[in-house]
Amino acid sequence: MTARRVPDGRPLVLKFGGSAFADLDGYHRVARYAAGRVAEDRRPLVVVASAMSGTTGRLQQTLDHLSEDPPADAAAMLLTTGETVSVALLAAALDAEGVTARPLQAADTGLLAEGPGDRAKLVSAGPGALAGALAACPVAVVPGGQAVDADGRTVMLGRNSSDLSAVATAAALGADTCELFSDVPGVCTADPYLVPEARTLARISYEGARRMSRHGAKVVHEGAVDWAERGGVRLLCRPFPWCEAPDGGTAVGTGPEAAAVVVHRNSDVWCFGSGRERRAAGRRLGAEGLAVAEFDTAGGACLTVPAGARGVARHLRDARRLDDLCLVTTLWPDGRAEHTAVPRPEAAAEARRRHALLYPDPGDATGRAVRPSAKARSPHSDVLVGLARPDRRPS
Ligand SMILES: Nc1ncnc2c1ncn2[C@@H]1O[C@H](COP(=O)(O)OP(=O)(O)O)[C@@H](O)[C@H]1O
Ligand SMILES: N[C@@H](CC(=O)OP(=O)(O)O)C(=O)O
Repeated sequence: MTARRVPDGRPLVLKFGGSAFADLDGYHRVARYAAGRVAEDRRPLVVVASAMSGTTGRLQQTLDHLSEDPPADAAAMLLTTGETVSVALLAAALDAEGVTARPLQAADTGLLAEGPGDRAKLVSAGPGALAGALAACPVAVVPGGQAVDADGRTVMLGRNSSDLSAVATAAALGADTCELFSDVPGVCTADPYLVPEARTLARISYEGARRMSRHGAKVVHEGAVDWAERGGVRLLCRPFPWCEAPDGGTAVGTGPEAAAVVVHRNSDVWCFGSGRERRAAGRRLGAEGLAVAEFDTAGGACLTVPAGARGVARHLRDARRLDDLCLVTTLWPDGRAEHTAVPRPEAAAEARRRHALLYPDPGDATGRAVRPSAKARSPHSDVLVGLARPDRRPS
């Protein structure tokens, strides 16, 4: 048996989003980078891995094909497989780099959650088996978005929750910083895939990041921001180290709030007969752990619901889905959130128009404008289940 000891030095916690694994070589790239950080920083390293891009969305679609209202525990079991695959592949890639890594499972993470198994709420974070793993190996690989419930069953912390795993793990291990790597230069004034003029914010307050996230910006998970603030963890949103301009990034929790434009790309718009009905449905959806945004249009009282979320139909019986509409929200510097619903194909153009209102002078950019190429899905994202019919559900 390996003797357990708490490793020397505060661990580093790095999280890699699904687009790091857009192809299999992504696992080698992350492994090489992690090996370099171990050598350079001489600190134990925790790498939190997301499912390769496209996987969780495909699994969710597959489930939808089989059942209109799948059970939460079955959904959790299926949707967490993407991260399990990533952890195993990354541990293998690290081994190929000559680095011994311990691939961890949900039960090892020390993360405890309650509520519906596919969008469970994180209630506590402890070091779990991590301290022991880091005493034995220089690197531990943790599945993003996974936790266990009181019965020890694996649950999922909801979509896009790898950030939350990373921050909660950092807090539990006493790490002062958590680095979230993704395919954008940092937190920007709009999604740079839609608004090429978007600026990268060097700094943003916790509340600023939370506000963007709450209004539907995927860049950093709202719960992760809360957990970082409570645990005193500095959050660094960084571009992948192998990007053209790997420097920079955004320090979350150190700056002001920011004016920004948010496009609710992965949400459906539902319209109700009255504001009262909309509010009641919004409350019920919120109680189920779903992020909803309520807004009014000339056509009626509307709200957005994450596309493809399990079990929403029963709360939306009296509502109409407006398939063609997409919500664009402008977050003004004075704290106002202004909503505009536009036909889906016009969302990017509307976001650019709105962004130009917030940042009329291209010369006063606080960061550099970025023009990422179109987002790719991993060709291996159907490694678990191949699906013939792609649709526009979130990936
Ligand atoms: N304001 C914003 N700034 C930066 N990225 C944003 C913003 N709003 C949305 N995004 C999206 O967030 C994505 C990064 O989030 P992350 O969870 O790391 O992604 P992935 O799962 O693709 O690795 C970007 O690819 C971008 O499309
Ligand atoms: N399984 C998660 C993975 C996640 O959080 O991904 P990312 O960090 O790439 O957004 C999801 O797509 O819901």
